[in-house]
Amino acid sequence: MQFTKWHGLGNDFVIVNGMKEHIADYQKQALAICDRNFGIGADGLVVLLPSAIADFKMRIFNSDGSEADMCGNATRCVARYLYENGLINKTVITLDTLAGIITPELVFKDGVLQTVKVNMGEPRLRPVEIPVVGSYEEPIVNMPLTVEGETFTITCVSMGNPHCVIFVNDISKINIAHIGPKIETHSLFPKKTNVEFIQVLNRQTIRMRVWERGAGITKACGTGASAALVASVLNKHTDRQATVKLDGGDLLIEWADNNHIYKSGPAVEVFRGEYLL
Ligand SMILES: N[C@@H](CCC[C@H](N)C(=O)O)C(=O)O
Repeated sequence: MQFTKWHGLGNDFVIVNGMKEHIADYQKQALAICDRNFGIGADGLVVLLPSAIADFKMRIFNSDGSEADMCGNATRCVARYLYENGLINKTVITLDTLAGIITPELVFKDGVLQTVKVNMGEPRLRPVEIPVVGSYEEPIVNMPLTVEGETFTITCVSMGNPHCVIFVNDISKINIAHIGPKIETHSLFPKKTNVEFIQVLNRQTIRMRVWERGAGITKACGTGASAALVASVLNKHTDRQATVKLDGGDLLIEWADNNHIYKSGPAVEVFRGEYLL
């Protein structure tokens, strides 16, 4: 199977052209391919397929084999992959995902790619859309959640996939590997959740570390950074545009007046290869 390895700020993916390559069981192969010792190694497997409603369909599988609705960093990589491999000859591309149509744009200056700016769609705040268990009517903003005797205040945002955003005073003091999976699998979240820890640096800058559903600690999460900005605005910590500083680098996130989230950042091809299925 021909593949290409990409990353967006160190959040890495194996991209496969599913119109050429046949994978019998995506979930099983994602688990094997993403394994960092016995496979290629990645946070996720991305499969590109035809779509009746957009330029292409993008399916994303986490490294544990589970299918995710969306992946913000992968959308930037996919846009550049499609363009540079001649699969599309326009710079604004529509992707059909389980979270709806997502629109990345390759932004060039003097013929040189500057950034990939993605229209991530509208954040969803209704508890039923996150989803969370219980009869909550209002958005969950700054709500206490006690896990293993420690009380966090959580803000829940869906960017098509679930996010639980937690503001902390000192991010270096959080043991993400320990507490992340406890919140990911907490009974409040019937479909599990991604977990973002945020330290506000100023009104235009936040620091974020993430525990991803189905993948664990990753260097960056695009939907997570988008959810973090929304949560920061809802909690009155930042303006509607801010830089999110992740372990792998920076994303610029804006919550525009049309209620859509725009996310700008890099997409990098690392290598190409052939994997023995
Ligand atoms: N890294 C991604 C999100 C990937 C999916 C996530 N783990 C989930 O299960 O929802 C991003 O950049 O958004």
